[in-house]
Amino acid sequence: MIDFDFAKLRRIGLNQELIQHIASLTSTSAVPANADDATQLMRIVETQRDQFTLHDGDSQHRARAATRLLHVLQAQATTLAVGDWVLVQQHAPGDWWITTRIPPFTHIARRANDGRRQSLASNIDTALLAMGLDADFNPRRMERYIAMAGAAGVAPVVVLTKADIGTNVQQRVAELRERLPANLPIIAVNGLDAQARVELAPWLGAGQTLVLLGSSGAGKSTLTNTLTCEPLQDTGPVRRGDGRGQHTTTSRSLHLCSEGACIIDTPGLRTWRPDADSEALAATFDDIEMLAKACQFRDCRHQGEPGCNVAAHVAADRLLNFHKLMRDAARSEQTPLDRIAERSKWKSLHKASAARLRNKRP
Ligand SMILES: Nc1nc2c(ncn2[C@@H]2O[C@H](COP(=O)(O)OP(=O)(O)OP(=O)(O)O)[C@@H](O)[C@H]2O)c(=O)[nH]1
Ligand SMILES: [Zn+2]
Repeated sequence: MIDFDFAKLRRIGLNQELIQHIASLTSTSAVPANADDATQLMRIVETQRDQFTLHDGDSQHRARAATRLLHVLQAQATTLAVGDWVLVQQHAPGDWWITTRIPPFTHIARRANDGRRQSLASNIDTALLAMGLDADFNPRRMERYIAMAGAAGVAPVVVLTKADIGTNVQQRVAELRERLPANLPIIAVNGLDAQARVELAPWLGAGQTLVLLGSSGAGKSTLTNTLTCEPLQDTGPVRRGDGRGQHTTTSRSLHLCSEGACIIDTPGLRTWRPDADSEALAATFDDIEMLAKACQFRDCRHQGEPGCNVAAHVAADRLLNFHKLMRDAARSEQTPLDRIAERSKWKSLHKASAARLRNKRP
């Protein structure tokens, strides 16, 4: 059994649930039971390509991952992420190596456009889904984010930023309340104001880990700074170096909140393709599934067929969004070979129709 100092590791998010999780794993091969004295439990607080910054509860260390571990992770089609708990050994003073990843109890990943899986964060209790009450406001996107957080087993909280400068604030908040599941917390904040710490207090207790997700400029780093009480993360509009205007976060990193929780800031998500099966994703649209079961037409696709039971009860926009999410999930489930086959099918169809057009021309 690895010994660890609970009080010390509590600062970086260790909780009873995790201790039990680790204990149950030492009886399997996932975590070595005979770890020697030199082995320590730490948490990844930042990743940069093949380098990791770890926190041991007192201080930070730079480390690399052992080749054997990289092979194991590759075979599982996953990578180390911010928030992962790892076992670490020191080979020489300052020369730290990650030997084992404690299998995370939650893990948020997405599919890149080339279909590869990209790890976003591990061991997350709450996802703060940030969206500005300005031009960023997009209920469809928020609905998909909620489904994806839920499919990863992470509790979503909608955080509407820029409540101080947004347009139609009351109306937009009301629109979301009407559209989203009734038990889902929706909090409107001014991310620059310390009052945000009071509004988010229920999720900020010690032993909790949160991740901020949302588009670039939504105010994730601003909120991180307010919750952590230390200006660690750069935010726009001041930007050093390239003079391209706004600062933008380029790596994921874990910070300690003044109220005890840990928070992971992430770069803006341009796209967040789901990395989950359709069933898990559909769970937040369970009303649609129920209605679909009661649809009188057996072969109905619930996509606008006249007389469809689903279309009669679900707002058209929400239904379109549901179908889009299911299509994205199906695409993520394709293998790279499937995708190549689909692309070449479209290419040849396109060529054929271009040829037909040419032949028609006088
Ligand atoms: N007035 C006001 N401005 C805000 C608020 N939240 C963020 N901003 C401003 O919006 C701009 C973008 O905020 P950031 O915190 O950098 O956005 P981000 O989500 O971290 O963006 P990326 O790092 O690119 O992903 C900055 O100029 C912030 O000062 C808010 O609640 N109220
Ligand atoms: Zn940021």
